[in-house]
Amino acid sequence: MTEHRPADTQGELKADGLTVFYGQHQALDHASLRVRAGEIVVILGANGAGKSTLLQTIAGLVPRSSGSVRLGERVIGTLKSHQVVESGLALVPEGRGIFGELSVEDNLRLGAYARRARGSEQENLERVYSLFPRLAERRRQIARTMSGGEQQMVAIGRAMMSNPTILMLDEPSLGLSPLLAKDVFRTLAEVRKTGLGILLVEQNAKQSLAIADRGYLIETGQIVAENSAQALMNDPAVQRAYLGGAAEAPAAPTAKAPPTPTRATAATAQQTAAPAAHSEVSFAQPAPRTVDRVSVQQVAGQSVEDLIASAEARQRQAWTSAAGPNSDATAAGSAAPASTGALDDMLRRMENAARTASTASARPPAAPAMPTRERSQQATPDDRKPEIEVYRRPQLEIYRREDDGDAQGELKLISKHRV
Ligand SMILES: Nc1ncnc2c1ncn2[C@@H]1O[C@H](COP(=O)(O)OP(=O)(O)OP(=O)(O)O)[C@@H](O)[C@H]1O
Repeated sequence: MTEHRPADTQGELKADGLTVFYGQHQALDHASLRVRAGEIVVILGANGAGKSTLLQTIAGLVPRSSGSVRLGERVIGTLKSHQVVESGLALVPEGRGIFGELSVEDNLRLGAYARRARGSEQENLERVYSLFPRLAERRRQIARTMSGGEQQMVAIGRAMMSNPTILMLDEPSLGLSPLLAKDVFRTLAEVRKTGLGILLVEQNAKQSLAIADRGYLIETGQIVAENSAQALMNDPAVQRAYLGGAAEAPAAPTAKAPPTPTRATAATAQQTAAPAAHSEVSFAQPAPRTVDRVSVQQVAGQSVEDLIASAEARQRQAWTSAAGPNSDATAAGSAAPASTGALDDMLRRMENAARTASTASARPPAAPAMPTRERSQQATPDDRKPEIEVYRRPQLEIYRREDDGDAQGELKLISKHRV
């Protein structure tokens, strides 16, 4: 493999006190982190905790109200996003953002638009191909016809074509089978060897911590913990919250928690409540070992698109009635509300199917906006119903239960849809 020498091998990414508001909603609260060249750092947090916002703010895509970002000696927090790329920071966004109609190689070459990379385009391309031999074999293939894992490799490869010092990735394993996800993580470990620093947002805590050097926990926009990946992996609270130890989790906190937790209590709430937020369906009996796979269409009698459309309509209706007649939400959600009966019925059928077959489940968006901390306090880990996540913005998540010989099988998030 060609040894990659980024322009600034000493370049450490340092974000300090990043605060971000989306309108009234505070998505980041003085979040700070650092990533050194040659290390992998993972950010773990529940849905809506602010992980993507953190990456996008560092990349200059989301404006911040305070805080600073430096890459090496350079202040990059004041730069436009394309200038941030020029300075050596590349982001692989959630959903990859590759051009489906272009060939693999055309996608990769598009990544070399940065001035810092133009002179070394061919060299960088060879480097990407040596890291991802499968892309070399398929350089002429139209990108949309590649598998999910291969498309993720195209996205990572394209980011590497800008010759970055630091590579940021937003949920690179999203939607991939365990085998393909493993491939992607293995590849990231290889990328690290080339000297890049990698900042990773992941739902797959187990595999990401396994390759990471350090990790941060984020809750409601605050970094509540930082430690080595090994220490995080061995931390019982992290195990309960992120590594599938939900069964032994203590009861979720009750209304005793103060309304504005300190960082320490926020961390505790995160660690205790997250298992409930992440679990989908609790089973009265252990799930059968051998199960048939069930598609969403089979279970719900509707396509994923129809499911999303009715969930969005329902969310709009909930927002409209919660916000009152003169609010912005009312204006934004003025589309005709859908019948909620059909959706409820469908969700019941999905829940039943998930109980008996334990292969498919979907988590709907529901209910009007409520602060995430309130959600944590109300969560009950042994709730039999599919966990209803409450978002400030509607979101539907679709999960697949992996049948890997494990009695319970692991729930894998396969797609997320935001309105
Ligand atoms: N463009 C936006 N406008 C308004 N609110 C937003 C916007 N983007 C994110 N949010 C809100 O900010 C909060 C943090 O969102 P963010 O996407 O950063 O979380 P996350 O941790 O990446 O979640 P997930 O794991 O579900 O992707 C959430 O409450 C989200 O609803």
